Amino acid sequence: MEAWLGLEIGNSRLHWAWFAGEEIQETWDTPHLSRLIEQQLAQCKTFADLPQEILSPDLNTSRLSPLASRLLPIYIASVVPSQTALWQAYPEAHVISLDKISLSGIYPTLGIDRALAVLGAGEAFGFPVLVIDAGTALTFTGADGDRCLVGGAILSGLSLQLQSLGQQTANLPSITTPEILFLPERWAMNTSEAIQSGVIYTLIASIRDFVTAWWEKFPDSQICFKGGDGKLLLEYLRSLHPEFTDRKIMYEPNLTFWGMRSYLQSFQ
Ligand SMILES: Nc1ncnc2c1ncn2[C@@H]1O[C@H](COP(=O)(O)OP(=O)(O)O)[C@@H](O)[C@H]1O
Ligand SMILES: CC(C)(COP(=O)(O)O)[C@@H](O)C(=O)NCCC(=O)O
Ligand SMILES: [K+]
Repeated sequence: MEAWLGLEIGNSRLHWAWFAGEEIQETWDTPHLSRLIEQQLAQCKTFADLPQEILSPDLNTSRLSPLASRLLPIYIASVVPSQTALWQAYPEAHVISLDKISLSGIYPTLGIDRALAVLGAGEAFGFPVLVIDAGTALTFTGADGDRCLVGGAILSGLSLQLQSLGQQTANLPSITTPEILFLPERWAMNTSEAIQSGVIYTLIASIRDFVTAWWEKFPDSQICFKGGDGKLLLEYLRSLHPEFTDRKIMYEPNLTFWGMRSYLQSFQ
């Protein structure tokens, strides 16, 4: 089975998957790369020449050692052009573009991450399907039973909402998501919890509204969360609205990588 890497470049960080053929072996996240690394990428002849920055400290690198003497192809789905540009120099970089994705009704500026995630979710669970990506931005992306894009919506993600309140006001602190340890009191009695309440209860209400509207259109459709805040938001959605617990709604972090796999299969 041939080894390859999937790289999803989001606005906050890089998401990696190491595949052996069609099977994901490991996934990890790393920060965006600095421009200083461009030269090193251009000169890569084997996997071992890749910058250490692209490996996670938790990664069991001994499992990767059989790959060290080869140059692995990297399939890239990016929504950050400056980060994509760094990889142009890497001899085995393949940037995935929207025109070869097997979904119809796509508009030209749709994010490739959204297209691949909805494709991956649909291939795994069937179409119609709705993906809720809780990343830097929070996006809803739906496709119908004919693999045709229904459309979606984009709003600021959890961290971005918290950060922008902190940055654009004089008296509000910037709260980070690791500080959110539990569902806040709705009627908060201190500033930090008031911000958390405002952002979280309105995010959950918006998500609930989109989910309900989707199921009115496609009652039996699977709904999948992904993204850095996906697990937390689904947990809060379920704890506030237990009726969603038994419905077809789940968290699956690898949807974009599944979409990449299906994209590659379409060329075989
Ligand atoms: N180490 C981390 N770095 C950045 N964001 C993180 C991290 N761990 C959790 N997150 C959460 O993930 C969200 C970003 O989601 P992610 O899917 O990584 O974004 P993107 O794909 O847009 O880069 C942030 O809102 C943050 O709350
Ligand atoms: C909406 C996004 C910014 C989400 O990116 P992310 O939060 O995952 O980094 C990205 O999918 C994008 O740049 N989309 C282009 C516009 C569109 O999808 O309509
Ligand atoms: K994303």
